[in-house]
Amino acid sequence: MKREQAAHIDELVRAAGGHATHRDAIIEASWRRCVNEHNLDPVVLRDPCIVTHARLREHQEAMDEFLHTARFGVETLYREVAGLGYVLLLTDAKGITVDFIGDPTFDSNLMRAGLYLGADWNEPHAGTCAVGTCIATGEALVVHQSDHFDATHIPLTCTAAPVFDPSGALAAVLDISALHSPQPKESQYLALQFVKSFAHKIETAHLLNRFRREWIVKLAPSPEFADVDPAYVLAVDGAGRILGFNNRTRQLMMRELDCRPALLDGRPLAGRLLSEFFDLQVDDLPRLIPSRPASQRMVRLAISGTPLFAQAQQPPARIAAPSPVAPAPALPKPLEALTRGDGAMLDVAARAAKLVNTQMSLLICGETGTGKEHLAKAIHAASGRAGKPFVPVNCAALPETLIEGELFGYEPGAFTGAAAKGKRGLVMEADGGTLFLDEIGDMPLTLQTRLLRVLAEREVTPIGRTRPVPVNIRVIAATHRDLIAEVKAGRFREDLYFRLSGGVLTLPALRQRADLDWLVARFLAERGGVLRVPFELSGEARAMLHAYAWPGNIRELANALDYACAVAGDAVIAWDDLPDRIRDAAAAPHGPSGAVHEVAALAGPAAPGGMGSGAISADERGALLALLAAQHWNVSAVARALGVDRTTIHRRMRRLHITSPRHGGEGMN
Ligand SMILES: Nc1ncnc2c1ncn2[C@@H]1O[C@H](COP(=O)(O)OP(=O)(O)OP(=O)(O)O)[C@@H](O)[C@H]1O
Repeated sequence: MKREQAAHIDELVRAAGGHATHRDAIIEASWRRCVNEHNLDPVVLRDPCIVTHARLREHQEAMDEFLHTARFGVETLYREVAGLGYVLLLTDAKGITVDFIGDPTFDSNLMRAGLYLGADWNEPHAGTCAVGTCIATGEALVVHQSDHFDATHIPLTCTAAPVFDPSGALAAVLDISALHSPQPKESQYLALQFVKSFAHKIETAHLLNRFRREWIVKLAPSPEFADVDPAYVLAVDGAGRILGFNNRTRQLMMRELDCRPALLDGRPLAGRLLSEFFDLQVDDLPRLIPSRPASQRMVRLAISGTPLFAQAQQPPARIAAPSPVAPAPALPKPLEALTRGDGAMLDVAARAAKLVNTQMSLLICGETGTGKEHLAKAIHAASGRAGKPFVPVNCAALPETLIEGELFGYEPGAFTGAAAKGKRGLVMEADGGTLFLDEIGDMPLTLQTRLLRVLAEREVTPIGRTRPVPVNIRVIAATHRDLIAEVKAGRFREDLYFRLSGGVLTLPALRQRADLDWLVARFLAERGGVLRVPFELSGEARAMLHAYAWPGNIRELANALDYACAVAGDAVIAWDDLPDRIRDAAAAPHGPSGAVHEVAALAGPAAPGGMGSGAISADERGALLALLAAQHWNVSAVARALGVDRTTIHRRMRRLHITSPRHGGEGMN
């Protein structure tokens, strides 16, 4: 043990024995807590406590939204102080360091001192320290050198300020620390102001982000600062209730209540009316918008009468619907090629066109095979990212044990069985381009949390690394599931749903689309080009395709036409060239398409086996009889309805032993 450490322990022991110290009151009180409440022995030197990677992640995930909002403030503060030798820590309300920025050259020294990601700085473990004592008191403070309780920490100087959430609860602690510093504690007072000021900025950014759809009221003691640097910020709903506030506003409101103790009735501040604290009703807020000079925007505190100058920010208006006469803007080619004339698809393409170059994550919904990946590729191709990779990931197909490494990558030797060279991960592969997360509804909950971080921070932490790597990706996710139902059932994270669903595009099922003929023509032209056959559909085959329900949507259509082109004897695809399931569905008595399919099947040429082999099915005969009766036994009309030649109908009638009543037949029996 060094001499200074021994002297420090001496002082602690004397203080514990009741001797006065020359320390600030907040430090002396903390020392007493350490001995009397936390049972810390001044003589014991403790190593810093760094939580496991998994626990760190749990702490980070619990405050994901906050970390995202705080990041800019944290980075800006670090840039300001890095040159002075400080590192920056952001801890949660339990004292775990959830964000950290420091000079990597000093990594091992910083880690030894506990200035690192995952370090636990709560007072009951770490003793008097800036973070722990800030948590215990709710006050910003400097814990300088031998102010620390634990003699291991006495080389450090640490300055911390609390960051409160919009309801006034402690959300985080912002801390700057240095391994070396001048001896006088006063050398850190400017740092204290700096940290307090950034804590205030982070708190306000969090408040504004959380309540961006509500009235925001900003107040300052002087008109000159009302619009520039308002000290007090609060969010108010349309009924004039206070929804949230920054800490300075909380203190201001508490002071008002102190002036009139009768109002201190134990109700929380959030939820009280604006008019309880200010001579202001919600209807007055529009006159406080910044187009009026700040000097005319004076409001008074309701109890003390103190004047303040306000600025009210209106909730954003709903985006007006485009005028019906405005011509529709031209679609980018890849999106234009998605449909020809289907209203729902045109709608999807037009909305996708507006979103192609935004940072927003998109969610594509639709039944299996409706073209979700096809649409995602079209959006990528239409965007500024077109030259960069489009990386598809099927979240349902990757085993849960592999998906984390596959997605986020890993360092060499990160776990048993890891590739020796490590892995970049699919997220990094998509850098600059688009990451397509198919079947996102099947992603395990633990990975949903990690993905949320990637989306929030735009950075990825490969397994085995502590430092995240920035990544520039556009995420498009797809699902055939009802994600809102999944959220309600607790299988999908609500915050991830909100982050992914910046723009939701829902594809229609093929059976609902009006452009089936166009799709068929496209597929036939493609296959015809390869096989050098000008394929076309016979009338009955077309009728069957129209009547079929297409549970597998466009994928099933493409496969059905592949099959039909392969088995067709010539360029005309007949009904019996179609796959069995389409013909079977057409023949089913209560199938999705009813009698027309049955008749369409009947109208076709003799099928090999089954209907065409001479065996007569009751459905087949009944369906044709019904159609003939409906057309008053006009064979030409039935042929026209089915798009076939009338001789085909006569041939069918003969095979099914149907004779027209005009010729003495039994008709409908
Ligand atoms: N508009 C389209 N034009 C031409 N082909 C399309 C179109 N939409 C989809 N396809 C084709 O249909 C098939 C299925 O499309 P895709 O894989 O995009 O569907 P999906 O909805 O993502 O399916 P799943 O839900 O099973 O993942 C693919 O072969 C695709 O090329």
